[in-house]
Amino acid sequence: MMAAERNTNLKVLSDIELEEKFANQQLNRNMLWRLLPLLKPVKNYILTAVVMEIILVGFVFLRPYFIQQAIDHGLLYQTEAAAAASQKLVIGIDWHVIDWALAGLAGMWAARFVFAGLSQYFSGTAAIRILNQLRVNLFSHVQQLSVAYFDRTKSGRIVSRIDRDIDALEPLLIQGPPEIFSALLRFVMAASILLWVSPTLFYHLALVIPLLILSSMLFRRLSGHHFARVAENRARFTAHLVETVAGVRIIKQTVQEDSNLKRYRGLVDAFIHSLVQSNIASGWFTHFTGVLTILGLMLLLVAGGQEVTLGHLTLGQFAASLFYVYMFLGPLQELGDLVERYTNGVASAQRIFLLLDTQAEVVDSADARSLDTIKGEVAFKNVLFSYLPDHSRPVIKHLNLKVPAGQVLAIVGPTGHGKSTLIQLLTRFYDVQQGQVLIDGVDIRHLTQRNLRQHVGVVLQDNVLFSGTIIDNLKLAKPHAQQAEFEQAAAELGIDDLITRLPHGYQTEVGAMGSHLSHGQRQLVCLLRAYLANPTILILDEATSAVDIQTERRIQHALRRLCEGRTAIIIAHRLATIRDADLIAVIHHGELAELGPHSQLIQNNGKYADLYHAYEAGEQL
Ligand SMILES: Nc1ncnc2c1ncn2[C@@H]1O[C@H](COP(=O)(O)OP(=O)(O)OP(=O)(O)O)[C@@H](O)[C@H]1O
Repeated sequence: MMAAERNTNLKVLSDIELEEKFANQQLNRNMLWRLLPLLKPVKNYILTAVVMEIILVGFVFLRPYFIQQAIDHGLLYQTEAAAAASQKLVIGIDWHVIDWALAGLAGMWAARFVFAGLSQYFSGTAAIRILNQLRVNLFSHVQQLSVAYFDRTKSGRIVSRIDRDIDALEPLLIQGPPEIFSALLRFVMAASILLWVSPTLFYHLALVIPLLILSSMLFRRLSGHHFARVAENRARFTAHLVETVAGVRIIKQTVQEDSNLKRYRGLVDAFIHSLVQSNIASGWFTHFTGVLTILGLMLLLVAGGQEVTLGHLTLGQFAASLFYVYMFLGPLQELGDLVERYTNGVASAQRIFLLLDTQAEVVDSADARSLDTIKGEVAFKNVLFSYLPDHSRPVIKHLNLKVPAGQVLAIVGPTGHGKSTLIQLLTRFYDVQQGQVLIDGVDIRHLTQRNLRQHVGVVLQDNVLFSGTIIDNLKLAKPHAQQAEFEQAAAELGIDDLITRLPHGYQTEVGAMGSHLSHGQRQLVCLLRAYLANPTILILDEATSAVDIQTERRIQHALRRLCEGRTAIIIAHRLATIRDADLIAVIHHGELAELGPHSQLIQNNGKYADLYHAYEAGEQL
């Protein structure tokens, strides 16, 4: 029920609205229970770290024992009778006991050093394993999400979650359990020993506990909301940074550096403001626990002094009690840090689960199947589609269009009228709201997305190459092919000389997003990649940017070769290049306005003829 509610909310609210909502609300206590299963794979490491902490605590408790032994037995006092007559006086030293106590203390310190190192090693290893696993899980989940999610979520917000929010979990998830356990153990042991040694001291100290519980509850109330807001504001400026890096050329071209910097500064200021607010709300707690510790010590000195004077405690027991009190109050002081860590980690966990809970909108149906081969007939049947969640203002309106297998269809129409949207529907980046998209008569929702995208290849305008060599990029289409196969394919497309002329031929590094190659070179490598993938249906979003006439010819030649023997759908911007297409579809306001070959549409003297004449006139200018 809860999961269902969560998912309904996710559908209705945008990512940013949801984060705002979370940033403004109290933290969800259940978050900790959702985090615990993550520890399962490393539970042995954490348990070992906990055991190390128990041993360390044991050593800590040996310290007052050695000191008490040194004082009560290492120092020689007057006889009982003399002590009864006057004050108890030290009259000598038993070096044997003192040496033994000092050796015990030194051995204990050495052992603590070793065990503290081991504890760090085990919790550190657990941290690396579990957080990296979480990173991989998030990454894999992000890859599965539908395109619509990326439409509404800034990439920097996702980066911030996989990076910063996971880091923020480390102190909570990994160092947290052994440290909390150790603090609790020290607290309970010190309290029990104090109660045993001197109930009066214990009762005096217990007075500070209610104050501490009340103050930590208040702290969580005050600071939880602030930590969430800090995390949210950090995500905002990270998102802006990522967008700036991606769009740096546009920013430079449009001379927007100053205003962009102003925006960034505004976001950083908002972050700092929330950080200051958060520090104001949470800074008092550590100091407050410090004051409580001093209060506890004062109570001890008053009550303890009285107990020694009354002869209820030996001097050694009193000195040892000072350590127990320290061990009793120490964990309370650490609590400030632990509660802060917990609250901060839960705020990040909430953001991580928000991402993990986001469901892909386009999913494979339970009975989705895979077709080994297809003929390549494509049909849009009464398709209605809107990008808006309430399905208002449709971009495609009851569109019917059929492309027989092996034919070339060119889609033309004014800008923003729905041409690219048709392609997004055919590749199932979005699902139609009404009607069907069919391949060989099969509704594409009945195919697995993987199978569909194996049969439908796409070469987009903004051709993307990944960092790596040309070969690395070609291997995306054909992972097991050897260089000779790539060379042969390039020769078939007539672009082999172009690649071999590059500084390192097929081993040339293409740079981030292919930035080391020219626009034309990038396009040709993408065409080669599509050729190697050998899809039955090929979609080409024709590039609008101008290339030199020679490259243009090469691209046209490669395109013709690429389209041979497959169904091709070309979104055409330069109408001269599509005159030979078997069919031309004119899309107008999301509807099919005209369909037919070039000559017929020119004869009809309708919308296509208008577009074509306008295009010709533009070319002649
Ligand atoms: N991801 C999206 N979210 C919301 N609206 C969108 C999205 N993508 C496109 N649109 C809108 O849908 C309409 C059709 O866009 P589409 O990209 O299909 O047009 P187009 O005909 O391919 O244009 P162009 O020739 O300029 O590429 C436009 O009004 C556009 O603003």
